[in-house]
Amino acid sequence: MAEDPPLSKQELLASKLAQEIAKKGDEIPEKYLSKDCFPEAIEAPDLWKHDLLIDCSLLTSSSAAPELAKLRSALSQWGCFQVINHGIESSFLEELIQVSKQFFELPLEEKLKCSAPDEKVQGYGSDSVLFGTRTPNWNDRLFLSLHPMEKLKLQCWPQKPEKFREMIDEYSKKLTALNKVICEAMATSLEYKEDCFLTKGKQGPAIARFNYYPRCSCPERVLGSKPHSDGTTITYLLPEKEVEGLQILKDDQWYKVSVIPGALFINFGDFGEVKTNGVFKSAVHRVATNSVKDRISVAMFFIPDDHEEVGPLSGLISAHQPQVYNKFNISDYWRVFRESFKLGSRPLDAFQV
Ligand SMILES: O=C(O)CCC(=O)C(=O)O
Ligand SMILES: [Fe+2]
Repeated sequence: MAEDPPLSKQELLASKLAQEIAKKGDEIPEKYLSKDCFPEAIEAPDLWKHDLLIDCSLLTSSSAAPELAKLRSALSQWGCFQVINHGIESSFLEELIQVSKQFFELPLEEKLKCSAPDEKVQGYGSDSVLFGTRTPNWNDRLFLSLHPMEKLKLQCWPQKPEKFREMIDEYSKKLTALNKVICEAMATSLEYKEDCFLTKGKQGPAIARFNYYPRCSCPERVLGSKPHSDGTTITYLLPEKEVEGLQILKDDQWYKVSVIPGALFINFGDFGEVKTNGVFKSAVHRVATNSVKDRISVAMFFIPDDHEEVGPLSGLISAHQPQVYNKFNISDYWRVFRESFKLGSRPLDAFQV
């Protein structure tokens, strides 16, 4: 009997795309199903209205102290918050979500143009191709390096929708400016040098990740994204207004993140936790699926330079707060990160003193 010809790289990728699998019908392939149902998350609307809501306009005002104290408390206890009055117009954010949605609605052949065969990390695809996870996330993504210029892989940038490139360029500029304000406020709240979260006071590498989570007929056993912390200093997340899904973990309890129209969700990442010697937490989060609506989000990751050595800031080590993490190179971190992703473990555990 004649054997089937081997799949090309593009066909292999297409076979692992959640959106393509979802198109075939409601049944979720066995390998996406976890053995057990996930621990439930609770609603916490008051949390997002008060303790974890930061008004950016107050952070730089002459009476910033109470808002800075709130920021410090949010990051020390939860590792995340939502920010309002950040200066980016809601209409712009909504358009960015629409343009991202239009990208994922394009025919498969058009999207596959953004998955350069020699480039596994950047571009359109699925993390399961890169990491070979056993229970893949119910998620497709477009991953694009935005800064520095030498990391840009223009062959992975969508030509369609037409506005995509212009929008992402604009968003990157706006978030870079916001990131400076937030990073300086975080440093001030710790009574530390203003530029300690920036790379030598300059803009460090920035990466955008467009997430697409198809609706899923078995949300109790399928996650859009398994629990993880981000390999970033700080992450800015723009969720779709109508569809919730993001959840955060604190003291073994999962909490739903309420979507606040016009706000951005900000979480601290692993490099941030190390730099603050554990004073600020890298938030563990996951994304739930739902059986009603597809979901889009746009994440922007700010990370240290490739050649940077990351370790606790000396002023944050004391008799009261002994050193929690060893110094490490970014490349060592990514090696551990890849392994941890497969195992569902926390990369930072490998760097504890
Ligand atoms: O889609 C979300 O709400 C979260 C995405 C996320 O955690 C990530 O891209 O790292
Ligand atoms: Fe994340």
